[in-house]
Amino acid sequence: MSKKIVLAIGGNAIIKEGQKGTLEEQIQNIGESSGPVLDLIEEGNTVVITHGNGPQVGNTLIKNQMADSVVPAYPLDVLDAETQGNLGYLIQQVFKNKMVERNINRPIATVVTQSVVSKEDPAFANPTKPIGPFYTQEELDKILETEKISYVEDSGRGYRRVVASPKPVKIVEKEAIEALLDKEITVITAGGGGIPVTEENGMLKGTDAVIDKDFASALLAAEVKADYLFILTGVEQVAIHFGTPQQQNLLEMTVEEALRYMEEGHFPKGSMGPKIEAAILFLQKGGQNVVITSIDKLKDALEGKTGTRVTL
Ligand SMILES: Nc1ncnc2c1ncn2[C@@H]1O[C@H](COP(=O)(O)OP(=O)(O)O)[C@@H](O)[C@H]1O
Ligand SMILES: NC(=O)OP(=O)(O)O
Repeated sequence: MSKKIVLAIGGNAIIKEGQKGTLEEQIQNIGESSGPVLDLIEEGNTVVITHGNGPQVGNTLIKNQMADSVVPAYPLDVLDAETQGNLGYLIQQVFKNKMVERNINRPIATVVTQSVVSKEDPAFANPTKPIGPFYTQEELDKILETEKISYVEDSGRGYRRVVASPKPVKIVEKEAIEALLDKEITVITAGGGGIPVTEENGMLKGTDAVIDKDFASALLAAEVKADYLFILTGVEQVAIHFGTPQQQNLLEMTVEEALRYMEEGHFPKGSMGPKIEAAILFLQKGGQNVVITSIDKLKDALEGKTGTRVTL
């Protein structure tokens, strides 16, 4: 039977570790990721694609800063919008071409999406969202000589700049997205977690931050009553003692176990932590099925053979 499936794809799946993020690399990576998603579309499921923008929005910020003396730099909300347009374009073009090759006749479109955040969100005072390239200690030291940035060591992959990442509380374009889904259109939405905006007396205003796409995806998935939320990332399964000789991959964990592991420090704030919290959010908002896995394992994870399923 046809299902409504939200697929949250990490920005690090589109620019992979060690890559500079050239256009060719991103097109290639999207193409390589597309197969399992197209299988779901071909089987008649209604698919929502959300995507990260951490590497891309950080790179766009660097370009803006470097060119600021010639062309005025934009704040992060506008850069988030740029990455939604840029990545949405690439995803919908690559997918459309693959659909032509595979003779799948389903429309696909990108929705520029705003996510409302609270002005009072404590995240504004405590940046946690890694964006842009990974730096070695030497590269970081060089940057810090001229610029005061907040940074974090990101899961053994190097240092990254961090920015504020408030929680999304409302998806502004929800009704438009639902209208597209009702017509069985594959929708690319909430890119980069949505463009962060605050709302006052019904008026929206952009704010300088990068939302975590996993939270926005969980919120959206709950609001559109998705049957499944798949959080797709660089690992097949969530682990405890990740990256150590004691690493233990998990096929299933309850919310209670997840909270305990989080407390014990198994899920870092800038990487796996938000995915776990997002999975819990989806369940608490009435969602039934949420799995964290890698895109190449999507089919096996749908059949319960791999991935990490979080349950109430
Ligand atoms: N406990 C853990 N289990 C599995 N992966 C982990 C864990 N802790 C950190 N990670 C790392 O976090 C990464 C996912 O975070 P990140 O790359 O920031 O996400 P995204 O795919 O959304 O860009 C994984 O690929 C893995 O390298
Ligand atoms: N905005 C966001 O969550 O991006 P990543 O998935 O690339 O970290």
